Amino acid sequence: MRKALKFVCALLSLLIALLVVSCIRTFLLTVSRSAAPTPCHRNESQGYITSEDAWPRFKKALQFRTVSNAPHVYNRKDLQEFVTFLLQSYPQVFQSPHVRRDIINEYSLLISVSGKNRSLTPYLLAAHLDVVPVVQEEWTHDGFGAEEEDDGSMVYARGAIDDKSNVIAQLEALSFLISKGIQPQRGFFLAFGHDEEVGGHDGAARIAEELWKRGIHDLDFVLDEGLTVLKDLFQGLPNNIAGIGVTEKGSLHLNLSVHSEGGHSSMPPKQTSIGILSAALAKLEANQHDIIFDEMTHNFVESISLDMPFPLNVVTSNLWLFKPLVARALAKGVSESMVRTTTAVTMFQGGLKPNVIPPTAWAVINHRIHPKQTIAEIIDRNRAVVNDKRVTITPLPGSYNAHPVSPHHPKKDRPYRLIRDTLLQIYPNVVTAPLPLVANTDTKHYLSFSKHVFRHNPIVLDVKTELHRIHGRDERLSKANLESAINFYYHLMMNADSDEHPDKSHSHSSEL
Ligand SMILES: N[C@@H](Cc1ccccc1)C(=O)O
Ligand SMILES: CCCCCC(=O)O
Ligand SMILES: [Zn+2]
Ligand SMILES: [Zn+2]
Repeated sequence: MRKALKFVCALLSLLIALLVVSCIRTFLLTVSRSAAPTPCHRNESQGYITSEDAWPRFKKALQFRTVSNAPHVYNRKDLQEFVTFLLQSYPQVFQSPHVRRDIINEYSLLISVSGKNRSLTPYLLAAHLDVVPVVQEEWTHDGFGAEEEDDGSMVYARGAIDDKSNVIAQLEALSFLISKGIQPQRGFFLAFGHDEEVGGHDGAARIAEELWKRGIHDLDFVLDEGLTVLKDLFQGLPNNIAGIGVTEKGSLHLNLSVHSEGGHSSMPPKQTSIGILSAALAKLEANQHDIIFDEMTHNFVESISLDMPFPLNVVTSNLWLFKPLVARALAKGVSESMVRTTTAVTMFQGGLKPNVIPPTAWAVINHRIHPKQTIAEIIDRNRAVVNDKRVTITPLPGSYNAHPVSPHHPKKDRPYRLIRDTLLQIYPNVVTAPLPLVANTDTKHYLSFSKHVFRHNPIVLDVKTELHRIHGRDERLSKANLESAINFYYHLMMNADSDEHPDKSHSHSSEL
């Protein structure tokens, strides 16, 4: 008994010692933290664009039903009308001598803006014209009505976030640039694909082919839709988090099917194909893939740790001691998709009639694969978890592993620094962080042009009230968000000109 007591006391005093060391370490880290340097921009007086003129154009854009249903299956009529609308809405852009526009594969739009300084490698901003379907009975607004809130501050429609806001914002920024008589030093492309939501094979893939054919084999950087500025990702965090997608997870569509004897439902087997398949799916949902806390997650947690309130700041800034605890916390809620391969049963079909034993049943699972895992690993583990020979597991075409990680040192890597600093110009108080995008984008078609590929949507979304609207019901965007997006792209177009040769004489003592 005495021995046990001594052991408990020793353990307790060790725990207390570790906690004291952690608190002291957090305190020292906090006081020694250099004040975040005001981002240095050579174009301070860039001006500001209001969204007054853009707002009606944005609302009109949202009313085109540019729905993609499956690869090569999309609303061609509305895509055609949407592109015609864009060409007619920005005459000063498409009449400019510095702008060339090409319709690619009938419905995609490639806008080439030539720069004054041909020696500068051009960059590419991507967005997409198509949207996912609307389940109207789930919505409280017409999914393509572009109805506004009473005070005109918000518009409801599919595509408001994903991704027509970026199509319009990029065009408005270019239009403003041209209206000021500015021809950029560094040329760039606006690449609007028309089937991103079904893999981009007809749109972005063909834009990439066109660029390659033209002899464009290098891009300074690529920026597409992606992570947004997130409000309240974690309770208690005073500042919003601007995730910059420096890679994106892989995507795997798996078909699970069961074929068994049919027959009269009055003489049923113990389990029909529907029952067998349902049990398999339940096992996969109950046995989620492993939590992976890699160096990117580690860096992310540390980058926000000192902004968190006590005791979260102590816990998150001492991962040497609290990593298992933080990993478990991250594996809940929205952040779960950052730390594991996700499993989403998205389709299920089976059964013919109430009195017929179903000979077949099938389902589709969508896995978004963590950058540290591969398609093969996921399939192997699924098979082990299901452990039922009656269930056939087949990968569907169009699956791919995670992307390479783009260089993302906030000072040394110029393209990352350019995007980060431009974000800080629009959102001065956010915490920027390099992260994997948990979804997928058209960037998969541009990876051979640059190692600097980023995924970010420059709008602020409240995690609790907005994220579920992406591909969900009542998608919406505020006027303030559209305005911020326009100004982000305009500042990016201006800042992209001045970073080619970092001005050595220009330095800040507190620079990172
Ligand atoms: N943006 C879409 C792209 C995609 C289409 C089809 C399959 C997988 C991904 C998504 O992330 O969902
Ligand atoms: C906002 C994130 C979007 C991810 C890519 C897509 O679904 O179009
Ligand atoms: Zn989407
Ligand atoms: Zn999208």
